Amino acid sequence: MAVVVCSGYPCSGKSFRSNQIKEFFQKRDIQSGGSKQIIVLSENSHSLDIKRSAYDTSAAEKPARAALLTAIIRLISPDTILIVDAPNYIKGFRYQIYCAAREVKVRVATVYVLTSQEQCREWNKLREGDDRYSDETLENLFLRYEEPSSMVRWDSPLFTLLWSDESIPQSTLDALWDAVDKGKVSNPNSGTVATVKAPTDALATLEKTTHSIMQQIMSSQDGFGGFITLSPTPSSSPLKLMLPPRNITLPELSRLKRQFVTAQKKAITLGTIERGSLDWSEDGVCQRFVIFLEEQLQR
Ligand SMILES: Nc1ncnc2c1ncn2[C@@H]1O[C@H](COP(=O)(O)OP(=O)(O)OP(=O)(O)O)[C@@H](O)[C@H]1O
Repeated sequence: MAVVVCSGYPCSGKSFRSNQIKEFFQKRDIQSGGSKQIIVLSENSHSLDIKRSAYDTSAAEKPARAALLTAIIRLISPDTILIVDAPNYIKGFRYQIYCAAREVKVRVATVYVLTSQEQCREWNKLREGDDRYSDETLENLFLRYEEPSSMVRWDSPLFTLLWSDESIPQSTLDALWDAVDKGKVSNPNSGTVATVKAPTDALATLEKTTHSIMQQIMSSQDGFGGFITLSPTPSSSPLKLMLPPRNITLPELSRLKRQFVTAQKKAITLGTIERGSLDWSEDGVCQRFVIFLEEQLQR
Protein backbone atom coordinates (compact mmCIF):
# COMPACT_ATOMS: atom_id res chain seq x y z
CA MET A 1 0.00 0.00 0.00
CA ALA A 2 2.63 2.55 1.07
CA VAL A 3 6.13 3.15 2.36
CA VAL A 4 6.82 6.00 4.74
CA VAL A 5 10.52 6.77 4.68
CA CYS A 6 11.74 8.47 7.86
CA SER A 7 14.91 10.44 7.49
CA GLY A 8 16.88 12.51 9.96
CA TYR A 9 20.15 13.06 11.77
CA PRO A 10 21.38 10.32 14.07
CA CYS A 11 19.51 10.37 17.37
CA SER A 12 17.08 12.95 16.04
CA GLY A 13 13.90 11.14 17.15
CA LYS A 14 13.13 8.94 14.12
CA SER A 15 11.97 6.01 16.28
CA PHE A 16 10.02 8.38 18.52
CA ARG A 17 8.16 9.80 15.49
CA SER A 18 7.76 6.43 13.74
CA ASN A 19 5.94 5.07 16.75
CA GLN A 20 3.70 8.15 17.00
CA ILE A 21 2.84 7.76 13.29
CA LYS A 22 2.18 4.04 13.68
CA GLU A 23 -0.19 4.67 16.61
CA PHE A 24 -2.12 7.26 14.61
CA PHE A 25 -2.29 5.07 11.51
CA GLN A 26 -3.61 2.17 13.58
CA LYS A 27 -6.43 4.35 14.91
CA ARG A 28 -7.33 5.61 11.45
CA ASP A 29 -7.17 2.12 10.02
CA ILE A 30 -9.61 0.81 12.64
CA GLN A 31 -11.97 3.70 11.82
CA SER A 32 -11.89 2.72 8.15
CA GLY A 33 -12.41 -1.02 8.61
CA GLY A 34 -9.06 -2.27 9.92
CA SER A 35 -7.72 -3.98 6.82
CA LYS A 36 -4.13 -2.74 6.80
CA GLN A 37 -0.99 -4.03 8.38
CA ILE A 38 1.13 -1.23 9.85
CA ILE A 39 4.75 -2.11 10.38
CA VAL A 40 7.69 -0.12 11.73
CA LEU A 41 10.91 -1.48 10.29
CA SER A 42 13.78 -0.29 12.45
CA GLU A 43 17.44 -1.21 12.31
CA ASN A 44 17.00 -3.84 14.97
CA SER A 45 13.71 -5.40 14.04
CA HIS A 46 12.62 -8.02 11.48
CA SER A 47 15.91 -9.95 11.79
CA LEU A 48 18.01 -6.82 11.25
CA ASP A 49 20.78 -6.14 13.71
CA ILE A 50 22.40 -2.94 12.53
CA LYS A 51 24.54 -1.49 15.28
CA ARG A 52 25.30 2.24 15.64
CA SER A 53 28.92 1.28 14.95
CA ALA A 54 27.88 0.24 11.41
CA TYR A 55 28.04 3.96 10.64
CA ASP A 56 31.65 4.29 11.85
CA THR A 57 33.05 3.45 8.41
CA SER A 58 31.60 3.40 4.92
CA ALA A 59 32.84 -0.19 4.50
CA ALA A 60 30.65 -1.34 7.40
CA GLU A 61 27.76 0.85 6.29
CA LYS A 62 27.35 -0.65 2.81
CA PRO A 63 26.27 -4.15 3.90
CA ALA A 64 24.04 -2.59 6.56
CA ARG A 65 22.25 -0.52 3.91
CA ALA A 66 21.98 -3.53 1.61
CA ALA A 67 20.40 -5.57 4.43
CA LEU A 68 17.98 -2.75 5.16
CA LEU A 69 16.94 -2.48 1.51
CA THR A 70 16.40 -6.25 1.31
CA ALA A 71 14.17 -6.10 4.40
CA ILE A 72 12.22 -3.18 2.91
CA ILE A 73 11.66 -5.03 -0.37
CA ARG A 74 10.54 -8.12 1.55
CA LEU A 75 8.01 -6.19 3.63
CA ILE A 76 6.55 -3.88 0.98
CA SER A 77 3.11 -5.11 0.03
CA PRO A 78 -0.23 -3.82 -1.26
CA ASP A 79 -1.97 -4.12 2.13
CA THR A 80 0.89 -2.89 4.32
CA ILE A 81 1.97 0.55 5.43
CA LEU A 82 5.66 0.18 6.03
CA ILE A 83 7.35 2.88 8.14
CA VAL A 84 11.11 2.76 7.63
CA ASP A 85 12.71 3.97 10.85
CA ALA A 86 16.36 4.32 9.79
CA PRO A 87 18.72 7.21 8.94
CA ASN A 88 17.93 7.03 5.18
CA TYR A 89 20.25 9.97 4.87
CA ILE A 90 21.64 9.25 1.39
CA LYS A 91 19.62 10.65 -1.50
CA GLY A 92 20.48 7.68 -3.70
CA PHE A 93 19.27 5.25 -1.04
CA ARG A 94 15.92 7.02 -0.73
CA TYR A 95 15.69 6.85 -4.52
CA GLN A 96 16.27 3.09 -4.36
CA ILE A 97 13.40 2.71 -1.88
CA TYR A 98 11.19 4.82 -4.16
CA CYS A 99 12.04 2.59 -7.14
CA ALA A 100 11.35 -0.57 -5.13
CA ALA A 101 7.98 0.86 -4.08
CA ARG A 102 7.02 1.82 -7.59
CA GLU A 103 7.94 -1.62 -8.86
CA VAL A 104 5.08 -3.03 -6.78
CA LYS A 105 2.92 0.07 -7.20
CA VAL A 106 2.80 1.22 -3.61
CA ARG A 107 2.77 4.86 -2.52
CA VAL A 108 5.77 6.65 -1.01
CA ALA A 109 5.90 9.49 1.50
CA THR A 110 8.92 10.94 3.28
CA VAL A 111 9.01 12.16 6.86
CA TYR A 112 11.90 14.47 7.67
CA VAL A 113 12.59 14.45 11.39
CA LEU A 114 14.15 17.86 11.75
CA THR A 115 16.16 18.23 14.96
CA SER A 116 19.06 20.55 15.69
CA GLN A 117 22.50 18.99 15.89
CA GLU A 118 22.82 20.32 19.43
CA GLN A 119 19.67 18.47 20.50
CA CYS A 120 20.85 15.23 18.80
CA ARG A 121 24.17 15.48 20.66
CA GLU A 122 22.32 15.89 23.94
CA TRP A 123 20.01 12.93 23.34
CA ASN A 124 22.98 10.83 22.24
CA LYS A 125 24.85 11.70 25.47
CA LEU A 126 21.96 10.23 27.46
CA ARG A 127 22.39 6.87 25.73
CA GLU A 128 24.55 4.09 27.06
CA GLY A 129 26.77 1.37 25.61
CA ASP A 130 26.12 0.14 22.07
CA ASP A 131 23.07 2.33 21.77
CA ARG A 132 25.21 5.43 21.66
CA TYR A 133 26.97 6.81 18.54
CA SER A 134 30.64 7.67 19.04
CA ASP A 135 31.19 11.46 18.95
CA GLU A 136 33.19 11.09 15.75
CA THR A 137 30.48 9.07 13.98
CA LEU A 138 27.78 11.46 15.09
CA GLU A 139 29.67 14.50 13.71
CA ASN A 140 30.53 12.59 10.55
CA LEU A 141 26.88 11.70 9.92
CA PHE A 142 25.86 15.34 10.40
CA LEU A 143 28.29 16.26 7.62
CA ARG A 144 27.24 13.45 5.29
CA TYR A 145 23.50 14.01 5.74
CA GLU A 146 21.64 14.74 2.47
CA GLU A 147 18.48 16.62 3.32
CA PRO A 148 15.25 15.47 1.67
CA SER A 149 13.64 17.89 -0.76
CA SER A 150 10.03 18.14 -1.88
CA MET A 151 11.36 19.21 -5.29
CA VAL A 152 12.51 15.68 -6.15
CA ARG A 153 9.93 13.02 -6.88
CA TRP A 154 11.40 10.33 -4.64
CA ASP A 155 11.22 12.53 -1.50
CA SER A 156 7.76 13.82 -2.20
CA PRO A 157 5.29 14.24 -0.63
CA LEU A 158 7.55 15.46 2.16
CA PHE A 159 6.43 16.04 5.75
CA THR A 160 8.80 17.89 8.06
CA LEU A 161 8.44 17.30 11.80
CA LEU A 162 10.08 19.71 14.23
CA TRP A 163 11.68 18.29 17.35
CA SER A 164 10.20 21.13 19.42
CA ASP A 165 6.70 19.69 18.92
CA GLU A 166 6.16 16.90 21.40
CA SER A 167 3.29 15.50 19.39
CA ILE A 168 2.84 15.68 15.63
CA PRO A 169 0.32 18.37 14.59
CA GLN A 170 -3.06 16.84 13.71
CA SER A 171 -3.12 18.53 10.29
CA THR A 172 0.22 16.90 9.42
CA LEU A 173 -0.98 13.48 10.54
CA ASP A 174 -4.17 13.84 8.49
CA ALA A 175 -2.21 14.88 5.40
CA LEU A 176 0.20 11.98 5.90
CA TRP A 177 -2.68 9.52 6.16
CA ASP A 178 -4.20 10.91 2.96
CA ALA A 179 -0.85 10.52 1.20
CA VAL A 180 -0.55 6.84 2.12
CA ASP A 181 -4.22 6.05 1.71
CA LYS A 182 -5.18 8.04 -1.37
CA GLY A 183 -1.99 9.51 -2.81
CA LYS A 184 -0.90 9.04 -6.39
CA VAL A 185 0.56 5.64 -7.27
CA SER A 186 2.89 5.77 -10.23
CA ASN A 187 3.74 2.92 -12.50
CA PRO A 188 7.33 1.90 -12.93
CA ASN A 189 8.49 3.69 -16.07
CA SER A 190 11.65 4.26 -18.03
CA GLY A 191 12.78 6.70 -15.36
CA THR A 192 12.88 4.06 -12.65
CA VAL A 193 13.42 0.78 -14.45
CA ALA A 194 16.91 -0.05 -15.55
CA THR A 195 17.16 -0.42 -19.31
CA VAL A 196 19.46 -2.73 -21.17
CA LYS A 197 20.91 -1.44 -24.42
CA ALA A 198 21.21 -3.69 -27.45
CA PRO A 199 24.73 -4.43 -28.76
CA THR A 200 25.95 -2.17 -31.59
CA ASP A 201 25.65 -4.92 -34.25
CA ALA A 202 22.02 -5.77 -33.31
CA LEU A 203 20.58 -3.91 -36.30
CA ALA A 204 22.89 -5.66 -38.77
CA THR A 205 22.07 -9.07 -37.23
CA LEU A 206 18.37 -8.27 -37.47
CA GLU A 207 18.53 -7.34 -41.17
CA LYS A 208 20.81 -10.22 -42.14
CA THR A 209 18.90 -13.00 -40.38
CA THR A 210 15.37 -11.90 -41.29
CA HIS A 211 16.33 -11.42 -44.94
CA SER A 212 17.90 -14.87 -45.08
CA ILE A 213 14.87 -16.53 -43.43
CA MET A 214 12.60 -14.84 -45.96
CA GLN A 215 14.66 -16.11 -48.89
CA GLN A 216 14.73 -19.66 -47.52
CA ILE A 217 10.96 -19.72 -47.04
CA MET A 218 10.42 -18.54 -50.61
CA SER A 219 12.72 -21.22 -52.02
CA SER A 220 11.59 -24.11 -49.75
CA GLN A 221 7.81 -23.84 -49.66
CA ASP A 222 5.79 -26.29 -51.82
CA GLY A 223 2.25 -25.07 -51.08
CA PHE A 224 1.33 -28.15 -48.98
CA GLY A 225 2.48 -26.82 -45.65
CA GLY A 226 4.34 -28.67 -42.87
CA PHE A 227 7.76 -28.16 -41.33
CA ILE A 228 10.72 -26.74 -43.23
CA THR A 229 14.23 -26.49 -41.85
CA LEU A 230 15.92 -23.11 -41.92
CA SER A 231 19.65 -22.44 -41.67
CA PRO A 232 19.65 -18.63 -41.72
CA THR A 233 23.41 -18.02 -41.43
CA PRO A 234 26.48 -20.30 -41.37
CA SER A 235 26.93 -19.69 -37.64
CA SER A 236 23.29 -19.94 -36.49
CA SER A 237 21.62 -23.18 -35.39
CA PRO A 238 19.07 -24.79 -37.78
CA LEU A 239 15.43 -24.03 -36.95
CA LYS A 240 12.10 -25.62 -37.84
CA LEU A 241 9.22 -23.51 -39.10
CA MET A 242 5.66 -24.78 -39.53
CA LEU A 243 4.13 -23.45 -42.75
CA PRO A 244 0.39 -23.31 -43.54
CA PRO A 245 -0.95 -25.43 -46.49
CA ARG A 246 -0.88 -22.64 -49.04
CA ASN A 247 1.57 -20.55 -51.02
CA ILE A 248 2.95 -17.58 -49.15
CA THR A 249 3.51 -14.61 -51.42
CA LEU A 250 6.57 -12.37 -51.41
CA PRO A 251 4.55 -9.20 -50.57
CA GLU A 252 2.93 -11.01 -47.60
CA LEU A 253 6.29 -12.16 -46.30
CA SER A 254 7.87 -8.73 -46.87
CA ARG A 255 5.06 -7.10 -44.89
CA LEU A 256 5.55 -9.51 -41.96
CA LYS A 257 9.30 -8.97 -42.03
CA ARG A 258 8.78 -5.18 -41.97
CA GLN A 259 6.42 -5.47 -38.99
CA PHE A 260 8.86 -7.62 -37.07
CA VAL A 261 11.89 -5.46 -37.89
CA THR A 262 10.07 -2.24 -36.90
CA ALA A 263 9.13 -3.65 -33.49
CA GLN A 264 12.63 -4.99 -32.90
CA LYS A 265 14.24 -1.70 -33.96
CA LYS A 266 12.22 0.05 -31.26
CA ALA A 267 13.73 -2.27 -28.67
CA ILE A 268 17.19 -1.54 -30.09
CA THR A 269 16.75 2.24 -29.86
CA LEU A 270 14.99 2.43 -26.51
CA GLY A 271 16.65 -0.50 -24.75
CA THR A 272 14.59 -3.11 -22.98
CA ILE A 273 13.70 -3.33 -19.31
CA GLU A 274 16.16 -5.41 -17.40
CA ARG A 275 13.88 -8.33 -16.57
CA GLY A 276 12.74 -8.68 -20.17
CA SER A 277 16.05 -8.09 -21.91
CA LEU A 278 16.31 -9.57 -25.42
CA ASP A 279 18.87 -11.92 -26.84
CA TRP A 280 20.47 -10.14 -29.81
CA SER A 281 22.59 -13.06 -31.00
CA GLU A 282 21.79 -14.51 -34.47
CA ASP A 283 20.10 -17.51 -32.80
CA GLY A 284 18.05 -15.24 -30.53
CA VAL A 285 16.80 -13.02 -33.38
CA CYS A 286 16.06 -16.04 -35.64
CA GLN A 287 14.04 -17.76 -32.93
CA ARG A 288 11.95 -14.64 -32.31
CA PHE A 289 11.31 -14.15 -36.03
CA VAL A 290 10.29 -17.78 -36.53
CA ILE A 291 7.87 -17.64 -33.57
CA PHE A 292 6.44 -14.39 -34.94
CA LEU A 293 6.02 -15.87 -38.46
CA GLU A 294 4.35 -19.04 -37.17
CA GLU A 295 1.84 -16.98 -35.20
CA GLN A 296 1.08 -14.65 -38.09
CA LEU A 297 0.97 -17.29 -40.86
CA GLN A 298 -1.44 -19.56 -38.99
CA ARG A 299 -4.05 -16.78 -38.68
N1 LIG B 1 10.33 15.38 19.92
C1 LIG B 1 10.84 14.80 20.99
N2 LIG B 1 10.50 15.22 22.21
C2 LIG B 1 11.04 14.65 23.30
N3 LIG B 1 11.95 13.64 23.28
C3 LIG B 1 12.32 13.18 22.08
C4 LIG B 1 11.78 13.72 20.89
N4 LIG B 1 12.33 13.06 19.84
C5 LIG B 1 13.17 12.17 20.38
N5 LIG B 1 13.17 12.23 21.71
C6 LIG B 1 14.02 11.40 22.58
O1 LIG B 1 15.33 11.41 22.02
C7 LIG B 1 15.95 10.16 22.12
C8 LIG B 1 16.41 9.68 20.75
O2 LIG B 1 15.25 9.44 19.97
P1 LIG B 1 15.15 8.23 18.97
O3 LIG B 1 15.69 6.98 19.56
O4 LIG B 1 13.77 8.24 18.49
O5 LIG B 1 16.15 8.76 17.84
P2 LIG B 1 16.53 8.06 16.47
O6 LIG B 1 16.67 9.14 15.47
O7 LIG B 1 15.58 6.97 16.18
O8 LIG B 1 17.94 7.46 16.82
P3 LIG B 1 18.89 6.55 15.88
O9 LIG B 1 19.60 7.49 14.95
O10 LIG B 1 19.82 5.91 16.84
O11 LIG B 1 18.02 5.59 15.17
C9 LIG B 1 14.94 9.23 22.79
O12 LIG B 1 15.24 9.14 24.14
C10 LIG B 1 13.62 9.93 22.58
O13 LIG B 1 12.70 9.63 23.56
